[in-house]
Order: sequence, then structure tokens, then C-alpha cells
Amino acid sequence: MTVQSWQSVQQEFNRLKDTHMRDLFAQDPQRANTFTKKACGFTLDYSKNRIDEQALNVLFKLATDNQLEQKRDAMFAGEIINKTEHRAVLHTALRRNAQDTILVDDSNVVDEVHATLAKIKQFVADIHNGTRTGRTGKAFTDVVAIGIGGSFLGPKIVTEALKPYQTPSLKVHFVANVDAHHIVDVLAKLNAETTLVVMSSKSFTTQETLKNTETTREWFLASGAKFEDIAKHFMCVSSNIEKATEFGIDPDNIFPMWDWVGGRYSLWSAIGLPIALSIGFNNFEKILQGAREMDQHFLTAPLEENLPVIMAVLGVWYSNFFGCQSHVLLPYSHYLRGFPAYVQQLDMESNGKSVNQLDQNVEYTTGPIIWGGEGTNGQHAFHQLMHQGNTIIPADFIMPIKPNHGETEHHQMLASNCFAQTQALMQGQTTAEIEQELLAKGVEQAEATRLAKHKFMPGNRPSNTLLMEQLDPIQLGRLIALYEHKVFVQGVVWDVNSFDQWGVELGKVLGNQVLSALQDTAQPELDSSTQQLVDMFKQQIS
Ligand SMILES: O=P(O)(O)OC[C@H]1O[C@](O)(CO)[C@@H](O)[C@@H]1O
Repeated sequence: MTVQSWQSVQQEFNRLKDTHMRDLFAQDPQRANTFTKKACGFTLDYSKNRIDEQALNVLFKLATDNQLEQKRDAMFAGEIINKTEHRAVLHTALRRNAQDTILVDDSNVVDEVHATLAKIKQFVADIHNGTRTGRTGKAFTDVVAIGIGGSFLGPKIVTEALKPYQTPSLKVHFVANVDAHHIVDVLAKLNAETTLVVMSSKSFTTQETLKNTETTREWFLASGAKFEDIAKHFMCVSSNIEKATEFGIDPDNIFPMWDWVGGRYSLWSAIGLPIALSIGFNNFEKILQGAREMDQHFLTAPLEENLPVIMAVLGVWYSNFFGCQSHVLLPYSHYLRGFPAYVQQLDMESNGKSVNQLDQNVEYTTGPIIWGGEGTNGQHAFHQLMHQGNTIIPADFIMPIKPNHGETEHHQMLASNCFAQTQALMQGQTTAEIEQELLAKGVEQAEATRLAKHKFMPGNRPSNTLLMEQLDPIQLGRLIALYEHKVFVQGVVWDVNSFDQWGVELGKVLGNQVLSALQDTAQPELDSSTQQLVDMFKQQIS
């Protein structure tokens, strides 16, 4: 992180920190136009932010001083930028055209990607047209997709978001949690003869996924199937072919992925197999096409026109200068209801770090808490705090313009709520305005003054509005890639490795130790609180 460019942003912050956006809008009738950019089917209106052009330019300079363009190009070229795991970071290779070349260890990874896409295409076609059936010759009707984290969230939210494109004759059920209430509920509704299982685990070591797959295999065998029938029903996506084969997965049923794809960036790989099974391979390819278009935009658009860069530097502005701790995602779209959870992993697992690329501890905040939920539901729940709480929560309002239904009035109401929320957050309402309203309604002066204090809306709460033409496979691919690149840019500014996730490891190790205590297979030394919890659990369950 360059100290001088950081200080320049600090000066801009000092200049603007007490400015109200109401005044910025009043001073400049062109403000909305100036701070709106269109690209890849999106219109990003970021005028309701506490910035002006001068501040934004200094933020762009902060990014370039941190070598944004060079680091971006290094990622796309397959350089080893994940320096704690000594890996290239090539999720963008997963959506490259077949004729492209990206060399990793002298091998063109684009060839491997397209060979795997061809395998997925054939497999999906065989399942859809009934060439490939279950053990009794019946066509598959259901898919149980087992995975967790990046091997679950992407496929789940994409399949959910593209509901109108789903193949009605093949229903995909996602299971992640090791809590058996889920897998047991799902399997209880299914016929093992017509159920395909897709187990997705990059590492093939994830406890939850292995256990859910074992339970599903037991259920399958208990249905009268023989061991050799497993090959007809169990598919696996993994980069650990050895472990997958050891587990008993037929090598022909393994769809490969590679160590240069991070789990949270992997939906474009064979991890997307459940997506392709649900919406068809052609639509899956359109998702890749959309992401490829966003990659091109990210690579070629000047920074001041570049949607991921604009969103990223605004996030830095709020996290590191305004001290905002969280960032809320508000899709005004039922089909995009899972998107905040997806971005939560993408962003928090990528940038939730405190050591920089020079192996030094950093003091500043990296990565906000990402949360959110679908509009308008949140308006009747948590928006209260966004409007009147003593904490500023920058928001992304995401709104597909054309719906997939014909209920015009519903959609107008949805859009009006979305736009009005951004307006209310920005402009607020002064005590004088509120008092006047109350007096006009006949409220006594003293009561009006008292109530106005409680009703006061400070405004000046920042938001982006991201309009998308419609929610289709191409646009969804663009949307996800947009957020991937936003996270990348922020990682560059914060100078962290966005592509490792060491922070999740200790929990896994301790989890296994505690399990051994619960199962009496070992007596690990535990702190008194954890030991007490183990003892109580054992006592009460027996
Ligand atoms: O695909 P795998 O190896 O089962 O991992 C699942 C998820 O677990 C994590 O490693 C975190 O525990 C994520 O990064 C990953 O997406």
C-alpha cells in the first residue's frame, strides 16, 4: 500500500466527510448523469455516494499506485499470484474461448478447460435425452448435488436465479450442511432408482461433503442397489482424482478441476455441473459468455468507466476512511435472493486477512462484513437501522428491469420501493421538514418538536444502484464476474492475497479433535468450556 496515495485519499476524506449528498445534488443538476456508467448490460448509478470527481480520481490513483493494471494482467496471464499456495489464479481461464492459450507449467489450460466442457456437454445431453439412465433403465428425475462453500453456493444461487430456464423433468436438490436434517429430508422424497448424485469437492477432504455422500451411498445401497450400480448413479467433481478413486468413485465419473481455481471462484468449472444439468449446457455456456464479456470490460475499460473498479474503490473509501464495517447487498429480485450469501463467501473469504503480500501485519480494515437479503422484505426488517442507526452501511441495490412474469403492477411496486429506498437513504428528512408535516396535521407544537427528534432521518447514507436489463444466463454471468473483479481490485488496494483461506483451517483441525472426544476415540486436551460442552452433549444425548 503506497503511503502517499493513501494520504491523498485521507485529504479528500477530510474535505468531504461533512458534506451532505443533498447539497451535492443541489449544486450539480448533472450529478446523476456524471456518476452513472453503462457497460455489459448494466447501468451503475453511483451518484448517491459521498464523493465528487476529485475524490474519485484520487481513489483511482490509489488503485493504480498499487499496480492494479499490472496485477490484473498477471492474474489473467496465469502468473503465480497466490503466493502462499504457490498457485496461479485462473478462474478467468474457465470462460476463455477455445482458441485461446494460457500456459501453466507449459501446458495450455484452455485446452483442458474445453475438454472438460465437452465432457460436461455430452454427459448433460445423455442425461437429458435418457441415453444415460439409472441402474434399472429409468431416466433420471432428480439430482442430489452435494458440496459446501464454493462447491455449493455458486451452483445453488445460479440454479435458483435461473428458475425459468430449469429443465422441469430433472430437479436439482442442493445439500451442504452436515446437519442430517437436510440430507435425510431430501432423500426421503426421492426414488433412488431415478436419482443421480453429484458430489463436488475440490479437495475431496471436506468432512461435510464426504459424510453427506456416504449417507447418500448407504441410502442408495439400502434401496436394493448393488455396489457396482454406484458407478451409474454417483458422479464427482474434484481436483483430487486419487482420493476420489479411493472413495470408490468410478474414474470415468470424475469431472476434473484444477488447483488454479479457488473454490469460491469455481462455478465456471465442472463445479457448475449441477447448473448445466438443471438449465442445460447451452445456457451454462451463456453464463460463461457473460463472464467473459465482463472480463473484457474489466481488462479494457478505463478505470473511470470500469464498473468493478468504481465499485471497489467506493468500498475502500467507506471501509478505510468512513470506518464502515459492513456492506449490504439488496437484490430487488426474488430469484437473486441467494446472491448476498454467495458474495459473502466470495468477498469475506477472499479479503478477510490481516497480513499483506510482504508478509507484514496490517492495521487497516480489509474486507467489510457482507450481508443482505431480498427487497422489499428487508425494508420491513433491517432497513430501520440503515436509515436511523448510528452506523453507516453502504448498500448495493440490484434491480433487473425486465421481469420473467407479466405482473406489471407488482414489478412497478418492486422497482419503486428499490428506487425510493436509495432516495430516502440519500436525502433523509430534516427535523424542520418533519415538524412542519406534523403541525400541518394538527399536532401541538411541543409534541411536534419532540416527535421530530425521533422521526429525524439523517440521510447521507450511500448506495449504488445496479440496474440490469434482465436476469438471464448471460447477464447473471456478467453480474457474478463483476463482483469477482470488485473483490480482486480491493485485494490489490489492501495488498492482501485474495486467493488463500488459511483462516478456515484451525476450525477443521479442532473440529476433528472435538469429534474424537464426542465419539470417545481419543481424549484430546480441551479447555474447560469446550470440555464442559462435550460432557453435557454426551450426557444429554445418552
Ligand atoms: O470444494 P472443497 O474442497 O470441498 O471445499 C469447500 C469449501 O471449503 C473451503 O475450503 C473452506 O473451508 C472453501 O474455500 C471451499 O469453497
